Amino acid sequence: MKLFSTKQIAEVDRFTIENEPVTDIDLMERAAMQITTWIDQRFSEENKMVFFAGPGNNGGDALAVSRQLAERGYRGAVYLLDFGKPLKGSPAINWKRLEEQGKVELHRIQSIDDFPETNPSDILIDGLFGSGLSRPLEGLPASIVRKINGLPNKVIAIDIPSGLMGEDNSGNIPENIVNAYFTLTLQFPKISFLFSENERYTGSWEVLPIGLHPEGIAQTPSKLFLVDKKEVTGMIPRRSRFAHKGTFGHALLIAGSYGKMGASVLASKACLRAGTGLLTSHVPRMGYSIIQTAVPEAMTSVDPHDSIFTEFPDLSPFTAVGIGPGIGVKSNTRKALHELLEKVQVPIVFDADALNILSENKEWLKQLPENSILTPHPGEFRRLAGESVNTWERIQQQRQMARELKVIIVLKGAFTTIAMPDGKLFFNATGNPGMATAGSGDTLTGIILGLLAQSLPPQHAAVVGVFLHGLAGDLAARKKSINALIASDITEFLGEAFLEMESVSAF
Ligand SMILES: NC(=O)C1=CN([C@@H]2O[C@H](COP(=O)(O)OP(=O)(O)OC[C@H]3O[C@@H](n4cnc5c(N)ncnc54)[C@H](OP(=O)(O)O)[C@@H]3O)[C@@H](O)[C@H]2O)[C@@H](O)CC1
Ligand SMILES: Nc1ncnc2c1ncn2[C@@H]1O[C@H](COP(=O)(O)OP(=O)(O)O)[C@@H](O)[C@H]1O
Ligand SMILES: [K+]
Repeated sequence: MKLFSTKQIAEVDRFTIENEPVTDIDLMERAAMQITTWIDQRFSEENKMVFFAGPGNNGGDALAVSRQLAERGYRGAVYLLDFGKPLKGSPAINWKRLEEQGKVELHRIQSIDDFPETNPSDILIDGLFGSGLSRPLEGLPASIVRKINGLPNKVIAIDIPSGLMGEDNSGNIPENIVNAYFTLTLQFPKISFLFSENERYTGSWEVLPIGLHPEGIAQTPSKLFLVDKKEVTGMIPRRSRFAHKGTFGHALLIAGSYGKMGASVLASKACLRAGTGLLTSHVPRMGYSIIQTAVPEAMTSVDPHDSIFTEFPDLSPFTAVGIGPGIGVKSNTRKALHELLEKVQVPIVFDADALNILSENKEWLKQLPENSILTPHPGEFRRLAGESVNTWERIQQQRQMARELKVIIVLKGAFTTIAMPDGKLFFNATGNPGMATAGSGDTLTGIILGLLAQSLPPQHAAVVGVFLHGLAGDLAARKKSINALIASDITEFLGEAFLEMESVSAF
């Protein structure tokens, strides 16, 4: 699914109005009805609804919702931000409709002294500013926002918490942004909602469809996407009835060292569960019996060194290589990694210590084979790409690096972002905080490697791998709880994740 900037959303709004066709006021009524229904399903008439309406269409939405809720028996009060200019267009029509209805108290805020007294049980609805915000809030609107944030009441934001920009908030004023309990956003998630630092403003959020025109959506270009299940399903290869294990490739995993053999075990199991035909796990000598016992399905290649990786096997049998979890950064390991960089001809995924070694030898980055997959967490990414002030800036760094090096960068987090060499960026929404646990990154490396080995194009392997990893984590959390989730659970539930994708041929 495409993600749009707030400017682009306004274009799709306009396209819908012209081509559906639907009048501006009817589209607003439709949006408002979605919000009204959502609120009515979760609250009762005992809660008074207190609306803060701004001068634009976001305020117009608030006015329409207040009227619709009043029709359903809710008590309501509207506080209109009044800069001394008359309302125009649909907001003006909605103000008039409220006056005619006569069920909602109507007030104006011309100075902060007009800010209302509220009861803690009142629900505050924030319709001050939405996607038309053009600069950080200051003056009267900022004072209203600070007052709202100082109250104990639940705040529901319409479309966007007022004061928050849809994309880049680098120059914004944090205390002048509404801290919502819940945000009801129209048709598309806004890009800034996907950044961890903005959760304090959005609270939980939900997308409410308002029927924007599919053609308008299709013809508005975007390089940003939210990974969706249907697309992922189409990327998972179906297995022929006549398949044999040679059909699904042979993965080489280089992981583990003394004290970190768990990384090898976790990644190996995940790789096998992702469907590789064959797996060879390359481990230091001391790891031999560990891996043979823990993962009998894997073949083992034994390093001449007792406790670290120093030499990789003949690469000719392998269809994909994964390297990094738990290998450490000792000098022999660094040398072997560099040699691998020069020799490898098949798709490859770099994780953890492999990335740390690359960070210390940045000139090697230019040698990365085209379409290599790098899977840093934010700390590893910082070491690779340098500091950034916020997520927006970090994803610009990520996109630029992916373009320059012609590689795929999977930046892990709550909404993992996947940057492609052509500038596209995918946000993944599966996964949960239970996955913030030791070794869950190792399972992701294993899954991506398993998919690469089966000849999924690297861009697909990255997207499918990240989506399935998160989905398996979500399914595991339902059975095991978010708190008790451990990395092996993710692998254990990978099968259920595949089943949910309904992609394996039931021939
Ligand atoms: N279009 C549609 O069909 C649909 C739209 N919908 C709804 O409309 C919302 C977008 O509406 P919108 O474009 O009118 O913008 P909105 O956020 O209300 O504010 C703009 C006003 O604020 C002003 N302003 C801006 N920044 C400011 C600041 N820092 N401080 C002070 N003033 C500031 C700005 O003035 P200016 O920048 O010109 O000075 C202008 O007057 C969207 O979020 C959704 O809720 C839905 O109903 C579905 C259909
Ligand atoms: N709050 C969260 N929501 C969704 N996914 C998460 C969350 N926290 C962590 N994850 C996922 O868990 C994995 C953690 O990887 P990583 O930090 O490398 O862990 P480790 O180094 O312990 O293996 C990543 O895939 C990340 O996207
Ligand atoms: K708002």
